[in-house]
Amino acid sequence: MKYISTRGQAPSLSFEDVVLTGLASDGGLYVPESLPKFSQSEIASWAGLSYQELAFKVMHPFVSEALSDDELKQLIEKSYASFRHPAIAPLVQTDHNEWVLELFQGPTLAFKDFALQFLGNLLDHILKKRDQKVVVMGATSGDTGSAAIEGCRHCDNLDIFILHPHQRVSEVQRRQMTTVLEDNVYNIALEGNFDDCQNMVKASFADQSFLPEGRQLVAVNSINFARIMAQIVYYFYAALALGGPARAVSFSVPTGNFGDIFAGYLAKQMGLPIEQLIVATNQNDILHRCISANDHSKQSLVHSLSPSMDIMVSSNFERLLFDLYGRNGRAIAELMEQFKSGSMTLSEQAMAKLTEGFASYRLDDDETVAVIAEVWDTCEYLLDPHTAIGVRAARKKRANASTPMVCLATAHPAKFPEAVAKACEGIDSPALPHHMADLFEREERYQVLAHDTQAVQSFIANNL
Ligand SMILES: Cc1ncc(COP(=O)(O)O)c(C=O)c1O
Ligand SMILES: N[C@@H](CCOP(=O)(O)O)C(=O)O
Repeated sequence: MKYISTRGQAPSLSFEDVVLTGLASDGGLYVPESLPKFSQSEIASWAGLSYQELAFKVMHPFVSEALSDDELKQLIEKSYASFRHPAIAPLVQTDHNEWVLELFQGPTLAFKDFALQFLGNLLDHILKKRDQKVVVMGATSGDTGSAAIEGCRHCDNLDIFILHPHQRVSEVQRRQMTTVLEDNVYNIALEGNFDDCQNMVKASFADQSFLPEGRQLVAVNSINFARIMAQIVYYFYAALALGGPARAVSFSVPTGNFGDIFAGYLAKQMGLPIEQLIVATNQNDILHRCISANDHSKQSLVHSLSPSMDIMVSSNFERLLFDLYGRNGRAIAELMEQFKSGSMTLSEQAMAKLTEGFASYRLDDDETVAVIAEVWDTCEYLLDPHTAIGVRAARKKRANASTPMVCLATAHPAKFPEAVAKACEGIDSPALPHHMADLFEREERYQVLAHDTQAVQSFIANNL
C-alpha cells in the first residue's frame, strides 16, 4: 500500500517510510492512497476473535509489504501483553443500549496505549532491522506523552523528547512521564499550551537542521498514520461484540486532536456499519463550532477539567478535510493557508458531507462534573472527565434509541482525581492500579523551557 500527502505535493511513501517520516514534506499528513475494504460476510466471520486476532485482520492490509504475517502477529501479541484486562477493550453497560468501551486498561491508563505500545514495538523492529538511530519528538496534553514514553523507553535505537504544557496536565499525568528515568527519555515542560507544543513539534519536523548529521525525527503523535491504524481496531471489536455487522452501532468520541474519531471514520469507510459518529468536545470547541455552524476559528485555549482535550488546532481534521474535498491536495493546501490567519470557512459541499457524517456536542466543566455524578448515582460507575464528555454527548445527540451507543472511555478516572472529587463528594479518590501505587514517591526529572523553538531544539541537540 502507498501513502500520499493531504496537500498533494510530497512524494508518496511506503508504510515503513511513513512510520519514520511524520509530517509530509509539503506540510500535509500521510493517508493511504486507497483504503482496504472488507465485505459484510468477511467482517461477520471475525465474530469471536480475540482482540489480538482481530487486530491482525484489520491492520494486515495496511502493513503487508513491510512486515511478514509472523512479524505482525508477534508485534501485536507483545503490544497487548501488558494490558490489565483479558478482553483488552472490555465493554461496560451504563444505560439501556449504552456502553462504555474501556480503553484505559493499558499500562498508562489511557486509550493512547493501544497505538503507542504497538508503535514502540514497531519502531524497535524497523530501527533494528535498518540499524538506524532516530530522535522521537512529540507533543502531549497529558496522555500521549506517558504512553509514548512507555512504548519507547526500551528501544535502544532512539531518544525520546516529549513536550507538555507546563502546569496544564494533571499531577498523575506529569508524574507518569517525569518519573521514567531511562537515559533515552527527556521531558520538557514548555511555558505555553498544548497548541504551542504541537506547533513547535511540527516546525521541528519541517526543518530538522538542528539535529546532528544522520539523525531524523520520528513522530509519536497521531500525525503518524500508524497511530490511527492501530486505533481502527477497537471500533471493529466493539461493533462485533454488540451484534455487528448485522446491526449498525454508533460511537461517541471525546475529541481533541481528531485522531480517535478519525479512526472510527476510517472503520466506517472500510465497511463497518456505523450509524452515528459523535464528536464530543469540552469548552475548546472549535470542532463543534465547525460542524454545527461552519465556524472553524481559533479562540484562546481554556484550561478545563478535561485537560487532554484542551486543543484548538486538531491535526487530524486535515485528513478528514482531504476526503471532504474529493482528495484534492491543492484545495487542502489553500484551506490550511487560509487557516493560518486564524479561521477557515468550509465549502457548502464539504459542510454537507461533514454534517452527514458527524454529529457534535460541547460541554463545559459544570456539565462534565454533572454527568460524572449522574452516572455514579445511577450505576456506581466512575467516569473520567473526558469519557464523561462523550457520555453526555451520546445522550444529547443520539438519533436512534434502538442502535447500540458506544462511548469511548479514553482514560481511567484515577488520572483526574480533581474532577472526580468535584463530582462525587465523599467517595474515595479512585486508586491507581498496583503497578503505579508508589507514583507519588518516585523521583521526577524534567526541564522547564521557555516558549522558544531555538531553546527547545538546542536542548534536544545537546542531549543527543
Ligand atoms: C483522555 C483523552 N480523551 C480524549 C482525547 C482526544 O483524542 P483525540 O486527540 O484523538 O481526538 C485525548 C487526547 O488525545 C485524551 O488524552
Ligand atoms: N490528547 C493528546 C494530545 C495529542 O494527541 P495525539 O493523539 O496527536 O498524540 C495527549 O494526551 O497528549
